[in-house]
Amino acid sequence: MSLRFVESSKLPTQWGIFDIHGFEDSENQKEHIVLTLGDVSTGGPVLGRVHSECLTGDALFSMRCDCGPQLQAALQQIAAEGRGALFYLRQEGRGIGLLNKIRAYKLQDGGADTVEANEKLGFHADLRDYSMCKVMCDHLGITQLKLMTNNPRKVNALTEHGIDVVERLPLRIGENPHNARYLATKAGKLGHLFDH
Ligand SMILES: Nc1nc2c(ncn2[C@@H]2O[C@H](COP(=O)(O)OP(=O)(O)OP(=O)(O)O)[C@@H](O)[C@H]2O)c(=O)[nH]1
Ligand SMILES: [Zn+2]
Repeated sequence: MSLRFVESSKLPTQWGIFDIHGFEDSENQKEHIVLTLGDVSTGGPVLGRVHSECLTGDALFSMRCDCGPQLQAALQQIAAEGRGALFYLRQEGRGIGLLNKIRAYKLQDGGADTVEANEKLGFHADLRDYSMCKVMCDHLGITQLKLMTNNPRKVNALTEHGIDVVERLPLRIGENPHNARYLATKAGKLGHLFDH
């Protein structure tokens, strides 16, 4: 694995003072981070969120998806528990990048669903890779995760990379009229479970 730890510092947020840990992938120059709160290296399973970058949802308040509310809810829940880790992976647009995601949005404006749009552009529906999480967990001393996600394929991928996901906690938040079709496609074609 070409990921290496670079540096850690404090990161005060509205939910508490987290530690931010920066990692760099020397193969593709991607910079990934983990926010941690409390002692994650001892004391049993860590409440975790593995979040893929969504500039439009995480930073620009887009209602086309549920990413922004999920990010905020995850940080809030980690703060409420007093201990946890948020992995922020720089794989925008399920791995196709920001500009291709805008191309995919344009196709969705014309009637395609999120999977069809990716395929029309010549991409697989989901190109994400979670292998870097193992290096990050090992560096931080995290051995077990209670993972906040609706995506069982993410749990399987992390497990295949040697991360012990002991529990999946649903993270159902941020539904609105603009993302109803998108969420339905995630459930129907990408295997997301929108249970409580
Ligand atoms: N290609 C593409 N990517 C999208 C689209 N909408 C959101 N994304 C990206 O999808 C990623 C988030 O994936 P989601 O499927 O929403 O959720 P997940 O991470 O699989 O599952 P959860 O853990 O339940 O949130 C981010 O990288 C977003 O940028 C879209 O229409 N097309
Ligand atoms: Zn999003």
